[in-house]
Amino acid sequence: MAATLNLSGEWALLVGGGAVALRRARTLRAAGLSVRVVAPDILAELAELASDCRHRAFEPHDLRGVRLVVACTGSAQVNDEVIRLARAEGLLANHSGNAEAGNLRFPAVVRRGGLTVTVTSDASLPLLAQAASEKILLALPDSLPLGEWTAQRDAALHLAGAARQAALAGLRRQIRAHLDLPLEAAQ
Ligand SMILES: C[C@@]1(CC(=O)O)c2cc3[nH]c(cc4nc(cc5[nH]c(cc(n2)[C@H]1CCC(=O)O)[C@@](C)(CC(=O)O)[C@@H]5CCC(=O)O)C(CC(=O)O)=C4CCC(=O)O)c(CCC(=O)O)c3CC(=O)O
Ligand SMILES: NC(=O)C1=CN([C@@H]2O[C@H](COP(=O)(O)OP(=O)(O)OC[C@H]3O[C@@H](n4cnc5c(N)ncnc54)[C@H](O)[C@@H]3O)[C@@H](O)[C@H]2O)C=CC1
Repeated sequence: MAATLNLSGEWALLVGGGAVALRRARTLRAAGLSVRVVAPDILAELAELASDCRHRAFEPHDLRGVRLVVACTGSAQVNDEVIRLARAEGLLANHSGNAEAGNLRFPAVVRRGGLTVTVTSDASLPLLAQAASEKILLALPDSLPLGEWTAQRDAALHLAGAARQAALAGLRRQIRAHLDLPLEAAQ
């Protein structure tokens, strides 16, 4: 299921301190989470992003107080065990080496001007997801009059009944025309 999570203010645990952990730390920090890292070797850049660094192997009590866990060590056995414990605690859990083991996956993400494009290949080909997200961004117009459109939407939502429907239909037509789409959505 694709969804957007609001976990701002929560803690995340990264088990592993390499390149994948660094990528996840950036994503999690940008979403407002505090990050705890546990690993014998932690990249310096990652340590800077973390609020709590534990320079040793994972121990089960590292899970205390966190809402989300990423298992991204170089050891499949350690990752499996972290995910098993995290899921038993009802936490959101991402297994970097075996998507099926966790209950959370990370898509490819690109952002521009108020839009976030996320693409998943359902974990089958991350490089395709990454390339497709860039392609979708390129297919969008350079500038979108977002302020104008949201103002029109706000005005429409203050109307009732047929007037509201007509105002929203007009806005829908404008947006679709701006994106070079046919005026009616394909079924
Ligand atoms: C399930 C998922 C993870 C999740 O949810 O955690 C996953 C899983 C795995 N990735 C693997 C490999 C690589 N992944 C990348 C890159 C990215 N991987 C990303 C997402 C996801 N990767 C999720 C599914 C997304 C979807 O649905 O399509 C991107 C899009 C977003 C991000 O990671 O932020 C990011 C773009 C980077 C960017 O934007 O910069 C590269 C290239 C590189 O590193 O440069 C390689 C090496 C090349 C190759 O092997 O393809 C392996 C094998 C590991 C092993 O060898 O053991 C697994 C394990 C498996 O396949 O199960
Ligand atoms: N999801 C994705 O996009 C990708 C996932 N992967 C997966 O992620 C894993 C990690 O990849 P990298 O970051 O490149 O690996 P890496 O080798 O750079 O880092 C491994 C980290 O695990 C730590 N570690 C080892 N044993 C540990 C333990 N018992 N407890 C805590 N930490 C421990 C090490 O200290 C090191 O910091 C890979 O093994 C692979 O399965 C790899 C590439 C992309």
